[in-house]
Amino acid sequence: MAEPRVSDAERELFGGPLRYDMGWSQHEHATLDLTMMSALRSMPALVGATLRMAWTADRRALVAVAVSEVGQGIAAAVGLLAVNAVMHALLGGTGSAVERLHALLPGLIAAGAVAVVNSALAAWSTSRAGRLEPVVERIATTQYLAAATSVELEAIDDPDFRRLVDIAQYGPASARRMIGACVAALNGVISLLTTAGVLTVLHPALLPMLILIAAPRGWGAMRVAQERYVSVMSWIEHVRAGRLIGNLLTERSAAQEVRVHAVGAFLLGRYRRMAESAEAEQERLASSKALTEWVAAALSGLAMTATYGTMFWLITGGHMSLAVAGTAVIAVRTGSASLGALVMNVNQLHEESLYVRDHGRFLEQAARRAIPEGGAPVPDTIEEIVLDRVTYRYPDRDTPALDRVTLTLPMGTVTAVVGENGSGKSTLMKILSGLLLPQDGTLRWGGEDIRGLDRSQVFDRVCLLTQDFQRWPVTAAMNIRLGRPGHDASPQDLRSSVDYAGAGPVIAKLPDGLRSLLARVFRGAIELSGGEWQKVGLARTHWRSSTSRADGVLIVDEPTSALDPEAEIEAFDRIRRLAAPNRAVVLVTHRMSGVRHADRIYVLDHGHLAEHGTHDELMAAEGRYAAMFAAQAAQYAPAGSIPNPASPTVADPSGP
Ligand SMILES: Nc1ncnc2c1ncn2[C@@H]1O[C@H](COP(=O)(O)OP(=O)(O)OP(=O)(O)O)[C@@H](O)[C@H]1O
Repeated sequence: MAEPRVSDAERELFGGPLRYDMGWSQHEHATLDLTMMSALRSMPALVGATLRMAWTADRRALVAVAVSEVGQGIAAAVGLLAVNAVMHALLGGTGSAVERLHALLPGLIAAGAVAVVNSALAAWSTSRAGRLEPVVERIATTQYLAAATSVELEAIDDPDFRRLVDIAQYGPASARRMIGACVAALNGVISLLTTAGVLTVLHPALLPMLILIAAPRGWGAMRVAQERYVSVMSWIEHVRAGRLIGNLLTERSAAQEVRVHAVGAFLLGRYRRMAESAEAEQERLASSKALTEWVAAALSGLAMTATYGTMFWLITGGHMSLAVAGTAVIAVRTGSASLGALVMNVNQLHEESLYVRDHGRFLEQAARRAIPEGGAPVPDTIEEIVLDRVTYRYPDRDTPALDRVTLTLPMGTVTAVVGENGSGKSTLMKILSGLLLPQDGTLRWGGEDIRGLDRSQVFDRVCLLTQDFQRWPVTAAMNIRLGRPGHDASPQDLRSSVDYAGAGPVIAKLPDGLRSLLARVFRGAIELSGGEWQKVGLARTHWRSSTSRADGVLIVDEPTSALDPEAEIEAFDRIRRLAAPNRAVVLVTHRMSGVRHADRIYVLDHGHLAEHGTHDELMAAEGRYAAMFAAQAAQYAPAGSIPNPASPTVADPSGP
C-alpha cells in the first residue's frame, strides 16, 4: 500500500504521518488480499455468513425474498417469449393487417399479465427484504457490542485491537446493505440466466456477445471498488486525525484553552491543511474512477457495435429471421442491462463484504481475547488476597509496569499504596481486581489462583472506584444504582449511600433530586462539578459494597483529587469505615495525610515494591515514604519556609 502524501500539519501535530498499522496491512499477502480474484474467492463465504445471519433473523422473510426473486426471473423469461410471439405475429405473420393485429393479442395479453405478476413479486420481495435488513443489522450490532464488552482489558489497551474495534463498527451497516445487494444480485443472476436461455434458444451466437458487452463494465466496477477500499484503508488514520482536531475545537473540555491560549485559530489552520490533503486524495480517486469507467464504457460500446453488426450479417445471410432479430435486440438490451446491474450489485457486495469481513475478523479476535467463562467458584470465605511476585508489562512497553510485586490484603484491614506518578499503582489495582492477569507470579483469592477462578465471580466481589470513574449520562439515582445494576433500588434504598458519601447537599441542589438527569448532552440535564461527581462516585461505591455480603475487596484509586480539604478528610474517614470483617480496603492516593491511618502502607517505585509497613515504621525507616511525607508536610509549613519567588529554582526559559 503506497504511503499517502499527507500535509505538513499532520507531521507537525503528530510527529509524522499517521499510519494505519492494522495486522493485515503489514501482512506479506496484504496486496493479494485486495485483488479481484481473492475478493471473488472470499465472497461466497461472506455472502454465506450474511445469509446465515438472515436465516437466523427471519427465515420466513428470507424464503419469501428468494421465492419472489426466482418468480421474477421466470416472469422475465416468459415475458421475453411473449415478446417473441408478438414479433413473429408482427413480422413473420401472414394475412390482412387486422388479422395480424388479432394474432398479436394473445402475446400482448401474456406480456401484460407477466408484467403485473412481476411487479407484485417485486413489491413482495421489497417488503420482506425491508423486514430482514434491520434485523440483520441489529444482530450484527449486538454481536459487535457483546464481543467488545467481553474482551480482556488488555485487548482494549492494545492499539491494534482498538483499531479493529473502530473499523468493525462499519460491519453491521454493511451487513444490512449486503442483504439488499444479495437480493438484487440474485435477481440479476436469475433474470440473466433466463435471458441467456432465451437468447441461446433464439441463436447460439447471441449469448457470447451479451457477455462481451457486459464484461468491460464488470471489470471497471470491480477496479473502482478495489481502489476505493485501498484508499479508505490507507487514509483512515488521517481522516480520523482530522476529525479528532475538529472534535477538539468543539468539545467542552477543550473550550477554555481553545479560547485563552488561542489554540482555536491554530488548530483550525492545521485542520484546513489536513482536510485539503484528504480532498486531494478524493480528487485523485474521482479522476481514476472517471478514466476506468470511460475505458469500460468504450469497450462495451465496441462490443455492442460488433453484436449489431453480426446480427445484420446473420439476417442478410438468411441465418436469422427478422422476428428473432427483433426479440434478440430486446433480449440483448435487457440482458446487458441486467448484467450491468448484476456487476454493480456484485461490486457492491464486494465492497460491503470487505467491511463485513472486518466485522467477522473482529468477532474472531474478540472471541480469542474474551474473558474466559466458567472456572472454579470463588470461595465464600477468604482470609486474604495475596499478590505473589507479580509482573506485568503493557504490550507496547519495554519495561514492566509492575516487577515482582508481593503484597497481602487481609480481610477487615485498610491497605494504602503510594508512589510517584507512573510507579504502577493503577496497574496494581487492575491486577487486584482481576481486570489484568499477571504475566508472571500469581494472584490468589483465598488460596486459589485467579487463573482458575470464575472471573465473573471475582468481579462480583470487587468494588472499584477509580480516578476516572464513569460519569454515566443518566439520572443521579441511576448513576448510583449502576454500582450494582442487577440490584433493584428505590430512591429510598439509595438514601444511605447518598448520606454515606456526603452527597446529600449535592442531590438537594438538583431540581428533581435523585431523578435529575446528569448529562449536559440532553436538554434539561445538569452538570456537576468535579468534586460533586466524586461524591456521587463514592455513593455508587457504597451502594455496591452495601449490596454484597460476600468476602471481597474495595479498591479506591485517588478518590479525593477533586475534593476540597474538608471534604477530603471526611472522605478518607468514610473510606476507612468501609473496612469490614468481610472486606479488604485498598486505597491509592497521593495525599499522604489520607494514608497515615492505614493498617499497612506499600510504597511503589518504578514498578518495584520499595518498602512497606505502618506509618510509624516507615517514618522511622526514613526511606522513600518518609521523604514523600516530609515533602507534603513542608507545603503546609509556615510561610517563611516557602522558597522566595525572587530566586527561582527552575531556570527561566526566557532568561539569558
Ligand atoms: N494502558 C496502558 N498502556 C501502556 N502503558 C501503560 C498503560 N497504562 C499505564 N501504562 C504505563 O505503565 C506505567 C505505570 O502506570 P500506572 O498508571 O499504573 O501508574 P500510577 O502509579 O497509577 O500513576 P499515577 O499516579 O500517575 O496515576 C507507566 O509508565 C504508564 O505509562
